[in-house]
Amino acid sequence: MKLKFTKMQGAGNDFVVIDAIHQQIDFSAEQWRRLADRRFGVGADQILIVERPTAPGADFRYRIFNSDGGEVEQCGNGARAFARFVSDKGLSGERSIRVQTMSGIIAPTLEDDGSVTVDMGAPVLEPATVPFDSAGLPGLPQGHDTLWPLTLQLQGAPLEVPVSVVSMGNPHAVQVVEDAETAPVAELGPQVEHHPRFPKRVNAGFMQVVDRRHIKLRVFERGAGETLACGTGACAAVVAGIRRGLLDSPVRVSARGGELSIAWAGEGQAVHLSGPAVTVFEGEINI
Ligand SMILES: N[C@H](CCC[C@H](N)C(=O)O)C(=O)O
Repeated sequence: MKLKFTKMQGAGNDFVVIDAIHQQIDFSAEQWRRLADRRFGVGADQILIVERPTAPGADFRYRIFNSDGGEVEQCGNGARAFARFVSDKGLSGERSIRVQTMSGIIAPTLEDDGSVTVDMGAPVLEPATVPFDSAGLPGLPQGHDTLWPLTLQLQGAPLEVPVSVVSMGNPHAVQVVEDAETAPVAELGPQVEHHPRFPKRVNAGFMQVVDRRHIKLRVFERGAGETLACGTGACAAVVAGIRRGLLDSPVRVSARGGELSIAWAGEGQAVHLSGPAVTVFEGEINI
């Protein structure tokens, strides 16, 4: 079939966005993978689907597929692109919309300066609900957080890595590193993503604390590999950093692909993610 799409990016995290209100789509995981493939398809970290809502109080439904073809609960950079898309396509005349996702309602708002701010809802901090299996593992308290020591391999030798576990609807394991640029993301990322204590796999964050209001962050994403930015990963890293007593809200997050800003007022409160949302090109593909 001929499929219309819009290619978008938010701080370098890139997306194929599809209007499934005016197009019938019912794809297999293999077709999503092909669409996201950077040689055989359009190429993207995630595919974002725009649908009419099924939940009360929502304006749209937002579905997310990683480039490995798997559907996931949340995508923060994608939420900004979603809001820009529905506005630019005339699907909504509102600056603030309520968007139904697999993990609840989020609320993006278009700002006057062209950026988008998203109420991402409150983080989930109970390890079992991330989900993370902490059975038999000695949690290490740090401030209001608990660090969980994962045993990984680095250059053939065992390495114990303490991680914070946080869900933004999707699971995150965040470790603090001295230098994000030189952190062994390619070697440790896949080991964290597939660690047996994360039954749904996990996004692996590598956070360098520059100062109490600024971090550098790299994320090896579940189902996509390292991306140039991860919105929910930025939320999770800042929540972990605040709970560990290392950061004060709001926090500037420098990702490889651009800058995000995260604000969080503490337990039970929503996390607010701000950043860019850019349309790169429009297209059609036979798929
Ligand atoms: N890889 C993530 C989904 C995309 C999240 C990321 N692109 C963001 O901006 O939040 C997961 O499997 O949970």
